[in-house]
Amino acid sequence: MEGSFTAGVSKQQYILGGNCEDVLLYMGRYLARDRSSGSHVSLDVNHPHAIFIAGKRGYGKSYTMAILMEELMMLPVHIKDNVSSVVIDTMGIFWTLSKGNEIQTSVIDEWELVSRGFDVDIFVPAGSQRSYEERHIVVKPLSIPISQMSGYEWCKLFGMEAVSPPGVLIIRIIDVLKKNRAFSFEDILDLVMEDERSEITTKGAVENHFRTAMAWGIFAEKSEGIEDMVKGGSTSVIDVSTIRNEAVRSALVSSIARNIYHLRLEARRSYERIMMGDKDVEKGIPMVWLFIDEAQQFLPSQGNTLASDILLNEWLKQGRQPGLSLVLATQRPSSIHPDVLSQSDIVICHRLTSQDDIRVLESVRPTYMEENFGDSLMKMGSEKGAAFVVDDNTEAAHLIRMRPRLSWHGGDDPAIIS
Ligand SMILES: Nc1ncnc2c1ncn2[C@@H]1O[C@H](COP(=O)(O)OP(=O)(O)OP(=O)(O)O)[C@@H](O)[C@H]1O
Repeated sequence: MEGSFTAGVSKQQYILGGNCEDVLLYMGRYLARDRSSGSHVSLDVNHPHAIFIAGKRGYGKSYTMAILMEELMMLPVHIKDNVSSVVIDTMGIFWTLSKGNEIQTSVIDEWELVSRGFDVDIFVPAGSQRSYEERHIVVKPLSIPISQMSGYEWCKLFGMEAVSPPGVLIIRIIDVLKKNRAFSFEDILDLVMEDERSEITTKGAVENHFRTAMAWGIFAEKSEGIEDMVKGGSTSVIDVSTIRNEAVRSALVSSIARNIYHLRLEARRSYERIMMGDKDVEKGIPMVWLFIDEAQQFLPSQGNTLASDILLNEWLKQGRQPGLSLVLATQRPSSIHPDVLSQSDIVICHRLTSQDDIRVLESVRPTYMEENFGDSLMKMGSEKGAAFVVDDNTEAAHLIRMRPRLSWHGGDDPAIIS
């Protein structure tokens, strides 16, 4: 859709993702065949989106994700208050959003933009808070309540069969404890030791697993941080890069995604009540944008993780109704769950060269896209930040040059000579 651009000089702009001109994220400019920049391009985010970002290493995926985060933080205050962003940061690179981009000053000037930092909250597993503070990074602690995990989830986390003797013991004990609202690792260990139906070696194995889980510093009797994470206008970066075990990362993502989903269902019900004239209802949490870099870790093409169900079934397929947007990025479209591609309404594709990856994108090519993915990506060339965008909402595909970041990009490749 065409509209008028009001930031500075009035210029033509195109709107992707819908046709509302009031809640727009500025993305960049059309990239013409002769490499010149054309009309400005923005994304209508009045309604939720499922956005898939792909691209081989070093061509702009995390950069583009950060542009969307920046734009959400720059919405007018009265709009921004209805939205909150949560960023699952697998590489520990998004905490730099708080600092201005002092590296790419010339390109920022060319775009007539102004570098700036943003207010973001950084959450880390409660057990690693100290190591961040030693590096002078201000962070908030985050922990998952132990009681939120089912016995089956603990088994998956420990890589054991639910029907093995330790698995059977864990499931039985967690079932008993779940009758209390909150419980600690000590409560679990006490019940393990008291169990009369298990062998001593089984009890020893289960004890070892739970003692390892205690050392992860991520599970606690009471949750910490989750309620604080989704406030109107806030951006919360959840740094999971210090969690080495991928199953533990998935457990954390699952817990966050599940909590937000349920809080949003409640908020949605409150919204209906308020619309019906009920003045005494609490508004609940704002609409949420969840960003996940390296998303194949949580939604692999083969098998599943502890986060697969909630992300695929509740967020991706049903997220629109409760007002949840999901932005997933990967280097390898062929290694991510196929539902991610088929359910995303916007695909932003940076440079890709692997035939496998291009083939996977081609398999979901919409009918309105005349040219195949391979040819479109070839035309895009190797410019960093160039992207081929397919938008289901406007049923169109475009070549875009993403705007430069205003905040410091933490994902740059380290160089021997800086
Ligand atoms: N829109 C853009 N404008 C200017 N420079 C850009 C843009 N997008 C990317 N770049 C440049 O490309 C570099 C690589 O981008 P980015 O770190 O996002 O790659 P990536 O695809 O996320 O890589 P990885 O998979 O290794 O994380 C950035 O450091 C930046 O210098």
